[in-house]
Amino acid sequence: MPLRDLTSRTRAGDRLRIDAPDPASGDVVVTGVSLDSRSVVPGDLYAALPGFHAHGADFAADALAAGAVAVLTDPAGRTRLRALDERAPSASVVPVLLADHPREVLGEVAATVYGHPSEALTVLGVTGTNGKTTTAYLIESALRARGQRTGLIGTVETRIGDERLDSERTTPEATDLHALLGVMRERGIDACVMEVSSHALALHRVDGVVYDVALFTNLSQDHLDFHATMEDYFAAKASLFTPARSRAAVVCVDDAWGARLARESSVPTVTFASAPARGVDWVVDEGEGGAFDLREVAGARVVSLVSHLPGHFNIANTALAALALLTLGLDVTQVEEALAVPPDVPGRMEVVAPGGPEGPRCIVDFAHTPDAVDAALRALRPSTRGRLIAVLGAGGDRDRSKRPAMGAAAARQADIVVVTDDNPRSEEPADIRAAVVAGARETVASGDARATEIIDGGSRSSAIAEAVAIAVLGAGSGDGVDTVVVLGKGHEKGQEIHGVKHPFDDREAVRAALGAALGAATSPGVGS
Ligand SMILES: CC(=O)N[C@H]1[C@@H](OP(=O)(O)OP(=O)(O)OC[C@H]2O[C@@H](n3ccc(=O)[nH]c3=O)[C@H](O)[C@@H]2O)O[C@H](CO)[C@@H](O)[C@@H]1O[C@H](C)C(=O)N[C@@H](C)C(=O)N[C@H](CCC(=O)O)C(=O)O
Ligand SMILES: Nc1ncnc2c1ncn2[C@@H]1O[C@H](COP(=O)(O)OP(=O)(O)OP(=O)(O)O)[C@@H](O)[C@H]1O
Ligand SMILES: N[C@H](CCC[C@H](N)C(=O)O)C(=O)O
Ligand SMILES: [Mg+2]
Repeated sequence: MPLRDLTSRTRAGDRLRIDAPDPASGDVVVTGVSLDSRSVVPGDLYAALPGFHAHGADFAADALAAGAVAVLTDPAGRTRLRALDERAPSASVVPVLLADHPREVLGEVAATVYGHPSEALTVLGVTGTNGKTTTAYLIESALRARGQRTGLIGTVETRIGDERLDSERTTPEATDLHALLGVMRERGIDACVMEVSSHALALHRVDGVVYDVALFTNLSQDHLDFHATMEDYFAAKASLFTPARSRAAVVCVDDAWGARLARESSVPTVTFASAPARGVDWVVDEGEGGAFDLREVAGARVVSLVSHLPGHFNIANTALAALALLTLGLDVTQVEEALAVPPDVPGRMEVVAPGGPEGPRCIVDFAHTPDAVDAALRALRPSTRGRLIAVLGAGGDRDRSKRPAMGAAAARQADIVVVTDDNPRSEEPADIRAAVVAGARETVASGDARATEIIDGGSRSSAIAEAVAIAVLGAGSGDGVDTVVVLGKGHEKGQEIHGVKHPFDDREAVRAALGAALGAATSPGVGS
């Protein structure tokens, strides 16, 4: 169900009234807020925002026809509305609220219309380049294990108790966010865990929410199409760690950005590091098989935990979740018990085939930054007896500079790299693949790589088929079963090529490829 179909039914939105321009009519009662004319329902305030491509005021006629009762816009929008008045005089009867930068007031306006629902819930916000989804699921699963009614807002899905909706983006616009929190409040949700993207912080999508706990995972290259520099990207993330946006924070200081954030945070902040480091509050002592202790440096507390997901980085994600729960007031035993329940995180290190005598191990993961590609492949190396075969591409219409760096990271860590399409969006797929291949080949040529073979595998289904076939054919000839890891799309159910979204699921593609390759390998006549 589209989000707006659900949120437009909330009774929460009745808190804002505007004195009507025509004194003969009653107050204008605003019952909802929308910034997209296509999702306006009667009673909405339509936020006509200046965008990167268009001005929302150009769609005001549609919004009014759909029942918008007021408009929020900027001076340029008002000029456009006046032009509209001349063409459609009915437009002049709705009140127009003016702000120089309407996005900056929209969060507060939406919070007001829906009655500040975030104040009725415990709200946690996770930010960072990688690990937001995983950490949010860990916390949500732990709170549910404690018997709480939970909400989840993030890349994969939006959940209100047991109801699931597809997410349109990682962090919804303020209009949808406050409406969603209003629905959660109506349904008796206790706590909502959400991902807070840097786009959301820069575009004021979470204004009007003060998080009980803000969490930081890490920062590395991504989104340099949207943020001019890494410094700007950091500043967007850092704005979450201020009293206007959060009451307390947990920060992983494994990278220098985290250490800096901990110094600059202006809310009470707990820090941890995966290895002993100066001045941290908690430190990780790693054991065997994902078990680890989280030890308080200046105190006596020790939290004994297991990371249910592979990879050193998932120990960091689990530690972050544990410290957020402690910050919420749970005691050590409660945290240990709540995080002992294995979470179900779709498309993150998801095992599609476990590997064994019957075929290769196949894994689907959402790594789509250089750092995540590196981390995901490193995580799989110790448990890979044969070759580590990576399938990856890079998204179109997004940060171009990360493409060669992703290829380089794959070439450093994998034995065979099969480059393919991710979501090319409006770009030419072969051009994106060429940039990834170039980064990989350059790294091989420099001697700074492990991969001996870099293949341009073409379309995603043929690249997956090729990688799986290599692993199936190689079975028995090397040191053991190969691992095929398909990176970049994780839980995604579609692939956008030349602007058209086609159904595509890496997990299904892997199963199909395995079926075909194993069938071919066992059918009579093969190899004869
Ligand atoms: C860069 C960015 O975030 N852009 C967002 C921005 O788009 P824009 O300014 O280009 O919008 P525009 O096309 O110029 O339109 C101007 C206004 O007219 C409105 N409009 C437009 C057409 C129409 O028929 N009717 C109408 O009302 C639009 O809703 C908009 O408010 O405002 C739009 C309205 O809400 C957003 O949909 C859009 O997100 C786009 C789709 C997007 O792809 N965002 C991505 C990059 C994003 O936010 N990603 C992060 C993920 C990060 C992570 O996980 O690491 C996320 O949080 O999902
Ligand atoms: N703490 C971490 N450090 C480095 N890499 C990580 C970490 N956690 C997860 N990853 C890698 O990054 C990928 C994406 O993880 P996840 O979906 O949890 O991140 P995210 O921050 O929500 O990403 P997005 O911004 O795209 O929604 C994983 O599939 C994994 O390969
Ligand atoms: N939240 C991420 C998703 C990227 C997923 C990847 N499959 C791609 O299309 O680039 C982003 O907006 O950058
Ligand atoms: Mg995410």
